[in-house]
This record gives sequence, structure tokens and C-alpha cells, in this order.
Amino acid sequence: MFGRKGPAPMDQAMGEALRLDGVRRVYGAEDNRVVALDGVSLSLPAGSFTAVMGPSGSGKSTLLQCAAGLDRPTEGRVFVAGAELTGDDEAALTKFRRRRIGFVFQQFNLLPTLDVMENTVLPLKLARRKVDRERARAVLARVGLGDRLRHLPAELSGGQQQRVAIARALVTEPRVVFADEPTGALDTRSARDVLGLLQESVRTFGQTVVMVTHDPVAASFADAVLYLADGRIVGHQAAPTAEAVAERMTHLADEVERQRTMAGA
Ligand SMILES: Nc1ncnc2c1ncn2[C@@H]1O[C@H](COP(=O)(O)OP(=O)(O)OP(=O)(O)O)[C@@H](O)[C@H]1O
Repeated sequence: MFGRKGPAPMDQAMGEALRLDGVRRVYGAEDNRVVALDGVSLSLPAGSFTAVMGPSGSGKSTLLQCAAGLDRPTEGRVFVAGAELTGDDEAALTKFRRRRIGFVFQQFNLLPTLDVMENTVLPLKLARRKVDRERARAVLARVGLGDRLRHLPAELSGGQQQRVAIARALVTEPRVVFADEPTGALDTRSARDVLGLLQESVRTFGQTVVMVTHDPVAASFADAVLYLADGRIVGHQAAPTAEAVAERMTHLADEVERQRTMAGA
């Protein structure tokens, strides 16, 4: 019901939904230069669910923004399902995003004056694609909102609003869905529902999902966790449990603290 069953043919052939080659992102000029990403390379297979974790300021959001074409790397290259995301021309980048990428944000980012159905089909309209309301209805039913199509966002709970955002992200059948702290504004139960939906979109429908989170329980819904520290990938953990993630994060925070102290000493 999310649309295609399993990865799209091109992804299957290539097996790779997202690739970053040596991505660096440097903010600011000489005297206040911040290296937010310091040469990140990675390859994520189609149909995988990856959580990105790391201490505050480690570059998680920057990684997501660069990978999703919302920000431009200072150096390096990004490929989505084999197609390079080039940053020369803003209009081309927007078109690329609309065709290939879905987003879920912490604060839902729904338009307050549009109802559930109209929010969901908005990306199709923006991309000037055929608006298939039957399909949108099916996706909304799948996320448990089949009976809320005419409700405005303000008439929904936080968890329901995030489910609309997920439906909106999935309706275009993107190659990758990027989620930035998707459960950060939700209570435990709604968070679990939202994570379950993301997981199901991967396991049942072959969607590829990359999610930034601070929460070890949220990360445990993913197939694998990538750990960032000071703009670099410093670890990978398959089949994560919440306990194992929490332990790794504690060690990582201690290690970063130690290195920063040494660097300042
Ligand atoms: N627009 C910007 N201008 C200058 N520096 C920035 C900008 N965006 C991010 N940074 C810096 O880049 C580094 C990485 O930031 P980023 O937001 O990616 O980290 P994060 O791991 O997502 O942090 P958090 O978990 O606190 O959200 C930080 O030092 C941050 O201050």
C-alpha cells in the first residue's frame, strides 16, 4: 500500500540507495571556521533503515542536510540511487529532491491551512506529477489516518501529524526518506507507532530510510546505526538493541570529551 513492493528496479540493479564520497562541510570564514563534516564516505543499500547517532554538534544534521540536497557539501559527492546530486543550480537541486527524496522533520512541517489529504498530495503537486488521490488515500489508510482525510493539522495529535508527514514523504515513492529526529516531539507511545511505520515501510515495501536520532530506543528500530563524532564516522553497529546503543553512546561521549580536553590542553 505504500506503493511499490520492494526496491525500484534501478535500486535493485545498483543495490545502493545512497552514497557519499569524501563529503566535507565547512561553515564560516577563516577566523570562525567550523568543520561540521570532515570527509564522510558511506554506502547504504536500497531497502535499509539506518540510524545516525552521535554527540551534540557531531554533524548529524549537517550529514542529513548534505545527503538530502538541502545543503551543499564544501567538498565531496553525493549520489542518490546512482544519480549525482549536484549543487550548481538551485532549481535543478529542488527538482532532484522532489523526484527522489522524502523528508520527515521533528516538527512535522505540515501546512496549517491544508487538510490531511491536501498536505499528503502537496509534494506531487509541487513536482507537477499526477495527483493520484486513491493512492494517497491508501497510504493514509496504511498510516492509520483513513478516517481523518478532511481534518486540519491543528485537529490532530502530534503522533497523528507525524503520521501525515510520513504519508506525505512516502506518497512520491522516493528513493530515500530522510528523517531528522522524527520522534523528538512525541510521547513514547506515538513515537513507537511512528518508528513502527518507518520500519514497516522498509521491511515490507523496500523503502530506504535514514534517520537522525538522539534516542537509543528509536535507533533500535533501525537495521544499523552509524556513529558520528567531530564530523567523522567513527562506528557502525548492525542489529542494534537500545541497551547496546546507549552503552556505545556513553563511551563515545566520554571519548569525545577526552579528546577535546587533550586538544585544549
Ligand atoms: N549554519 C551553520 N553555520 C555555522 N556552523 C554551523 C551551522 N550549522 C551547523 N554548524 C556547526 O556544525 C557542527 C555540526 O552541527 P550539526 O547541527 O550538524 O550537529 P548535530 O550532531 O546535528 O547536533 P545536535 O545533536 O545538537 O542537533 C556544530 O559545531 C555546529 O555548530
